[in-house]
Amino acid sequence: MDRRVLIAGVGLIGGSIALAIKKEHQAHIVGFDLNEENCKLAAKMHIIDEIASSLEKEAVLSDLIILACPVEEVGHMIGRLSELPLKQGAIVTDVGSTKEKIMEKAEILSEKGVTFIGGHPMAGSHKTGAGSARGHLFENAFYVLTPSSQTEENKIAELKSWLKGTKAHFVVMDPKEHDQVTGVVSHLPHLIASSLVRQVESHAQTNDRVRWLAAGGFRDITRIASSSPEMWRDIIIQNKSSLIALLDEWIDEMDFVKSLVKKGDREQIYHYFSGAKKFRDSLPVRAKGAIDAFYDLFVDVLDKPGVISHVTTILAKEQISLTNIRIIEAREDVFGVLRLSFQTDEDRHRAKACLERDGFETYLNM
Ligand SMILES: NC(=O)C1=CN([C@@H]2O[C@H](COP(=O)(O)OP(=O)(O)OC[C@H]3O[C@@H](n4cnc5c(N)ncnc54)[C@H](O)[C@@H]3O)[C@@H](O)[C@H]2O)C=CC1
Ligand SMILES: O=C(O)C(=O)Cc1ccc(O)cc1
Repeated sequence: MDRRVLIAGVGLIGGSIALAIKKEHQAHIVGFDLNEENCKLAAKMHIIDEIASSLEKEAVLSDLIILACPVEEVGHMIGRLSELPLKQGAIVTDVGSTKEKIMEKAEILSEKGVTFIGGHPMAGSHKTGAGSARGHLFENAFYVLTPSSQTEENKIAELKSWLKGTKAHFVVMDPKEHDQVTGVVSHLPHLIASSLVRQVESHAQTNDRVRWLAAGGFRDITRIASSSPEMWRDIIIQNKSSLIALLDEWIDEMDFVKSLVKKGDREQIYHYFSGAKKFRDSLPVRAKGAIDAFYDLFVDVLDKPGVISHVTTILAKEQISLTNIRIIEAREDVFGVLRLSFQTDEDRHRAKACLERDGFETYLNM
């Protein structure tokens, strides 16, 4: 008989994990979601094999339980699971963006002899729901695991084997350290992006041109502000202590930037930007992950009519599908002005080869 996997919260992440598991295992995947329409869509798309009638009824039959809803809900679900006679040897894991509070809550499971291993795949997007799920979403991305001190090594290996189809790189981390690091690279940037959008919105109320001109760089650095408000509310609540300290640092940094602007010292302003550029340019370029969720190719094109259709015709002839195409205005920022996105790295490399045969200059990285 197939082993049973329960996915609680069949959204972008839960759905993507279900698809990745299907690549490597013949398991029976059952979905549970408060949003009935979303669950039906997941079943229709064959992301899940069955819709659970209740969390409790399915949980007691499952070999693997993946909690993939917003992080406050993960805590509540752990409480519900702790009341149940779960299957001997079952593994419970989650995909939440915070880990410390979830691991504290999960002690209630460890006390009952149930294996809980915290998890956080460090890739995703601002999209939500089963309709956006992709089996390759986590390819090459880091996938943090936070086992408790009692977790047996063979259980960690078993979970990694379940998740093999994600093709992610697993890293074991301490939950507190996880929250501090994700606080600075993910949660604080989210607050900054949203606050920037709100500042622009308030200017747009008195001047229509603000809305028209909010393009290019502004859209790039604020993309994440279009993510699920519910998910981010929960993350901010759970990582409060790291974020308070980081916001204090941010306010000090902004005071410093303000003093730089006030002084108007050319050398100091240049030094500030060149220091930021140097560090950003030194960051490892991963093929994929939270920073770059799609396979992009940058193409240098001349600003003349018909150039986009020329590029897309070349790709169509080779039967390479695009997932997105965008003109980037800031030429200084990237080695090209047309950004093409593909679903796989193979498509991206095929596109690069055929465009170069046609005389285009292409670049893989920003
Ligand atoms: N969106 C992203 O890029 C990433 C998100 N995460 C984490 O993954 C988790 C899920 O996020 P997404 O899949 O992006 O969100 P999503 O909104 O696409 O999916 C969440 C699903 O959970 C369901 N849900 C909410 N409360 C529930 C409950 N009590 N019982 C059953 N279902 C419930 C919702 O109806 C929804 O379908 C969150 O904890 C988030 O922090 C982790 C990595 C990346
Ligand atoms: O959209 C993006 O670029 C992201 O950064 C997605 C993301 C959101 C939350 C996470 O915990 C991890 C990744």
